[in-house]
Amino acid sequence: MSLADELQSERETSTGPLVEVRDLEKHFFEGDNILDRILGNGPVAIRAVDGVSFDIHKGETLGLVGESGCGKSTTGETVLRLQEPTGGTVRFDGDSILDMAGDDLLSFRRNAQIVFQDPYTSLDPRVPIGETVREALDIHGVGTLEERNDRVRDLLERVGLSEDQFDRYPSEFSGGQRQRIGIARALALNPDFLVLDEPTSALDVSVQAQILNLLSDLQEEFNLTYLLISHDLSVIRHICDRVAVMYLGEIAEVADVDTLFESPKHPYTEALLESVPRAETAERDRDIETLKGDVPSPRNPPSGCRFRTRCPKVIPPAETSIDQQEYREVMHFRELVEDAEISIHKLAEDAGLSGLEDGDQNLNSRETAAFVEEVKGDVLDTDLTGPPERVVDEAIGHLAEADWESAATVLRDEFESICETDNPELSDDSQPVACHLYET
Ligand SMILES: Nc1ncnc2c1ncn2[C@@H]1O[C@H](COP(=O)(O)OP(=O)(O)OP(=O)(O)O)[C@@H](O)[C@H]1O
Repeated sequence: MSLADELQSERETSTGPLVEVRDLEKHFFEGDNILDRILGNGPVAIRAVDGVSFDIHKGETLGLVGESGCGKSTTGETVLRLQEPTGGTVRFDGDSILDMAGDDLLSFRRNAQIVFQDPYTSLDPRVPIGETVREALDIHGVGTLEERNDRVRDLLERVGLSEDQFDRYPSEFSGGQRQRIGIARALALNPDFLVLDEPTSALDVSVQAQILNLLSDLQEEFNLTYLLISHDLSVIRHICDRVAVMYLGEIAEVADVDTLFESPKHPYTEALLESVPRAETAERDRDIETLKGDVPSPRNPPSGCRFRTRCPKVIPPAETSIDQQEYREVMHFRELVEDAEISIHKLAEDAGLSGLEDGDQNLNSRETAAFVEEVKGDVLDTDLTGPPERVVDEAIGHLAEADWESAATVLRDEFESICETDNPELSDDSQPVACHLYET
């Protein structure tokens, strides 16, 4: 029996999903040191992964996509228990990996491996690549040295290198070849499951497709299950069966790959798709709404729906008659008021008034009207009408008295959205989505 058969024959698998993730949390804590405790400062949670659930079925590739900082790598590493979760469960072939110890944990570590993004830093430059690929076999004490070396030579061939490159050093290989070495290393113990963390993003575009094709071939050959982490939608489309879209520590949407690209539901998914550069000129010229600004900090995520601060489809209160463009401007105005980021003094001066900053001046109605118009002209691009305009005017009237709190309250009472107050749950249907637009 070959070493590969020996490694394979140790397994019995069940019929359910290979990986089941439920409410997974990984919070990092900052400021949890002695000085902070003496000063009475509690630790601040960085909610890198904040209640994530998904399944990965045997033989499939689940993509995990989202912008940088959304928590993809932390999810991948926590699923492999390379990082300990702070909440939730992960089951591998039915067994909770968090309860594993001893031989069970050892067996899980053999079955679940990772391929890292950067083939340059993940290989030791002083070690011949054959020894690097063999390392996991050595650690787990599998077979004789001769058998282990044979397996490494075989793996080198299977990933598109040649067995006589066993004694070469990483510096003698190109980026694509080094990633092939990283893949051979991950396959050494004949695992069932691989986390592929941005496996092609450090490579030239010309070799990216070769590595993705290799991963597809190996998946078929070895019946592998993949979690593919990428911020690049073209990589996701090339190789994935299903996709989970992640935003700021949460899952926004899960769908089959074709459905996701053809009928995305979540405004974040739509925005991600829109931000992909277009090949066709007609498409390129389209007036598209792309993602603006950065992902907010997981130290202090927005209330309600986490995407709402960048969302083009925030839901206005039912009783407020306002279009989306106007609503977005008013929401921006609200943020400025709540953060006291409007220069009252300067705008008053621009309106021909003075001494307004500390609010101790009583303005007559003409002066108040001039100030209101000046502020609206500065912060709003569109002309409001009806009740929304009256509320905004009233709020600016409070600003003229430097009463930021009343201004914020008036605006909140009129314009507060369900997207601010309630965090939407991932729906339980064929295309799960976490967005109030799809709640009935
Ligand atoms: N060890 C850590 N300590 C504190 N914060 C961390 C730690 N690791 C990650 N984070 C933070 O958690 C958040 C999620 O990071 P993560 O690397 O998982 O995101 P990502 O989606 O994989 O992004 P990228 O593609 O840039 O790696 C980020 O804000 C990051 O700064």
